[in-house]
Amino acid sequence: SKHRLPPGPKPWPIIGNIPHLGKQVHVSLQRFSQLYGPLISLRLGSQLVVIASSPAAAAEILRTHDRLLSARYVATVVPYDTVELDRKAIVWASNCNNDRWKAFRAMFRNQMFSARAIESQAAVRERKVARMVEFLQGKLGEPVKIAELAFAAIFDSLSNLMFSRDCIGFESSSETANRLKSLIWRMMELGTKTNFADYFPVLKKLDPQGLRREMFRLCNELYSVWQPEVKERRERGRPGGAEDFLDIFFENGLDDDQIDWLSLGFLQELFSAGTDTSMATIEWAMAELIRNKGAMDELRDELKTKLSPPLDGKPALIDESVVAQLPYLSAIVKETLRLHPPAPLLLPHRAPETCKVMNYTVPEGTHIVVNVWAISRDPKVWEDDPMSFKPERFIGSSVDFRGQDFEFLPFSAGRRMCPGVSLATRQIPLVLAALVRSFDWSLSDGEDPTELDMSEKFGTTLEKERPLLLVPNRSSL
Ligand code: HEM
Repeated sequence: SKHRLPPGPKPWPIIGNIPHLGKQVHVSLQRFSQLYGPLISLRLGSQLVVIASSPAAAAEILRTHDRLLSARYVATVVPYDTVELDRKAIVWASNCNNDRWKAFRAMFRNQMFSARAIESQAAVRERKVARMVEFLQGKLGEPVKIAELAFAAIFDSLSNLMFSRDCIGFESSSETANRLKSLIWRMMELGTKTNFADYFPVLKKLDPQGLRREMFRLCNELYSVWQPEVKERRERGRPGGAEDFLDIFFENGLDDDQIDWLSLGFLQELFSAGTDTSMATIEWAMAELIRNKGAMDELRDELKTKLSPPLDGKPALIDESVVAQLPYLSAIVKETLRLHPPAPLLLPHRAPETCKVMNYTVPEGTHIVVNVWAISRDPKVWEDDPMSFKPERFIGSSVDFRGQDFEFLPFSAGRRMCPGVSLATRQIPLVLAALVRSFDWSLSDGEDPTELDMSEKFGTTLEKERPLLLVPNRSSL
């Protein structure tokens, strides 16, 4: 009893609890936590997984034992070994208690995502969003896939911060743009597929589903797109304009391998970590606004009062610093992140040695997960109608996503907390403000908004199962 594991459903021989997971893994894990408690364990094949599903259990992992448990569990689909990842990667660095990792995080904190840097990058994002509005003006009355639109806006804002140019564009007409887009989409898809090699280490080398091999091929293809960019900038210097992330990488002495090491360097990691998470938040927020007319009307009122009116029939440029001060919009973003956290189980952590958590034993090598999706819908934590979209709950509340409030952890907490939080929480409201201020939105086929299908597609990122199609109409504001 001194070495007891956290409780959980009885595993089957060999396959363990794999059949218990189902398709909606976050929901199954929530059900088990309701049956067995806030800290449970499952055996998936031969891999032990411990899941925290309450604010107290999350605080034990991300605060009390943060130093130890902030090691990363590296999914088998990542086609590189941990020694190389520890030298070069950030998201997939398996260990973060070393000077190299700390120096990278300091570079993020002090240079790329500092308050001053975020402020000075605002013009880049404002231009991108203005371009999005221009694109939509040519689509009045036509259905638009919100996720694709948000993907292009976010991806190109990031690519401008990284190396001062667009990569995709809203029209997606060039061959390279299309290739890049389909590569990234496919990588995102592969990253979220169930991989049996994760559960049975003997299969790791064999890669029976071919996921790791395909990821390696995609990484190489991506490398062939970005590597010339990095090489040219290294040789010729910046063409002009403001300092971008590539300059910061060069200044900090990163070599080409670290920046774009077979496309698992910083460029790819930042694009992957920053794009689909923000895209999913924008899609869920628009879906909630369409379904909840009261919230949409309140937001429209706020935007109408605080943002400049159109000039000669053209939407005025939206000022990010004004958007950042809008309380109702900020509450909408928080409420969306509460109900639809883009990373429902965060990214996987790992116990590098055996330890005790809440009086249970967590053996070395355990894969550790925090079910933030379950925590942020728990009626014991969110007493006021937790399943409903009510941005008002955040008005006048001090609960924030900065890693201090363990009932609300969309960006995690502790050492591994998302370093892009300040960027994401500037970018997402800006896109939403531009969409709602510039157009009236409706569903495409006379669908009843209150009946909108809100089913989720589980993966590393929690997306809407049925893509949201909305029609932009001339703004009546
Ligand atoms: C709504 C938007 C976003 C959400 C919800 C989000 C959430 C997260 C979460 C949950 C993690 C894992 C934390 C953990 O392991 O405990 C993470 C890690 C990370 N995020 Fe974000 N993120 C977002 C946007 C961004 C953006 C815009 C960037 C930068 C461009 C970014 C860069 C990263 C990086 C580099 C990591 C890895 C940190 C590490 O392992 O040390 N994220 N993010």
